[in-house]
Amino acid sequence: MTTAPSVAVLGAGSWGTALAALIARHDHPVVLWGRDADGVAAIDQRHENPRYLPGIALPESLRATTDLALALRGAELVLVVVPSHAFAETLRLLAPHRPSGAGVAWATKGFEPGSGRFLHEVAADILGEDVPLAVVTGPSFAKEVALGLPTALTVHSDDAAFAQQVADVLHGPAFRAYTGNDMVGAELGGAMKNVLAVATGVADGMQLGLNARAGLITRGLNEMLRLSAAIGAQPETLMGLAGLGDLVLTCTGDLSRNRRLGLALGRGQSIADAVREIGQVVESVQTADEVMRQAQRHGVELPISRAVQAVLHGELTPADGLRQLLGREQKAEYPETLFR
Ligand SMILES: NC(=O)C1=CN([C@@H]2O[C@H](COP(=O)(O)OP(=O)(O)OC[C@H]3O[C@@H](n4cnc5c(N)ncnc54)[C@H](OP(=O)(O)O)[C@@H]3O)[C@@H](O)[C@H]2O)C=CC1
Ligand SMILES: O=C(CO)COP(=O)(O)O
Repeated sequence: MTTAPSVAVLGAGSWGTALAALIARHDHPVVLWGRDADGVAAIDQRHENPRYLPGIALPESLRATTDLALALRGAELVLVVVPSHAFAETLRLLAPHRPSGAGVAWATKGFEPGSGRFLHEVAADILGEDVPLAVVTGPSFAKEVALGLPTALTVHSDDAAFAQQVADVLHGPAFRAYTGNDMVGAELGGAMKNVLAVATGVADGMQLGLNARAGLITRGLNEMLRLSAAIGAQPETLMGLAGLGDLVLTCTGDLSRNRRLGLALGRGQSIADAVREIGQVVESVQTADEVMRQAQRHGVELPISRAVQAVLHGELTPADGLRQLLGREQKAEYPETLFR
């Protein structure tokens, strides 16, 4: 009989806490590491994360600590769930304490800010090529996972055995974990949907109607497919949970922080006020620049993502961004072949 692997989850925000709780409910030994002593104490002793998941009961078996070495002691699997701006820093902290043999997965969405590197490139650079790596992504609001509501996501890795190990830990009665081998496509989908969610949020904030929302989601998917084809990802990944699935969730669900940023901008609020009110990480603010950096590198035009970037930088008002998109030339829906 195999024993349940011990898991260290790094990052005690909404998603790290929800995933650690899920894993604990599946009877795996799990320790959650966070940097905020009060938040960690509340999780460890009161079984609640009052700042990020208020009012949701966490399993009593879930342990939390601010001591990274302690969290990683004996871990057979590490799951990193910090925002993308803290990803490299967290990997550098974890590297000296990682038990040999423990693979590293992450549920962070975005690129390395500034360099635009994919997170698997950052991880391989810091941890070395021999450490098994995996990305966990898909349509999954932390609050719903913490409440035990049904969810499906996907785990992509170049190492099929490691993808399976991560999926086995996550998979359970109300949680379906699929596997795949396309880390680039999985990371691209998770990053781009955050930018596209701002666009649909802006449209909804301006009360442009349901047709506009559906048009933006579909043309947003087209942007994902075109950039992923240029980068060499598998189109199926973008048509699946990591792409379309997460795009639909984030563009339509008001639990999305990126959509809520767009809604606020569309209603005329400033970015600074909106981000302050949301009070949690809003990845699109940095990811829009990195998506456009990738697009330029690969010579791909992404009008919706570019408009979001311009609005986030205050170069265009939401109304001007919309006018620019509507004023584009008429053309074929698929001028180039993507699927053959
Ligand atoms: N929430 C969700 O539904 C989902 C989120 N994700 C992704 O997961 C990632 C994490 O997001 P999420 O948990 O939602 O974010 P939250 O805003 O809920 O929490 C962020 C957490 O990261 C911590 N943190 C910030 N900077 C650092 C740092 N330098 N070192 C260590 N910890 C740090 C914060 O600590 P402190 O409180 O001390 O600032 C906090 O615990 C993002 O990339 C997001 O896109 C993916 C799927 C679903
Ligand atoms: O990634 C998410 C759902 O899959 C969460 O989206 P937000 O970061 O926009 O809240």
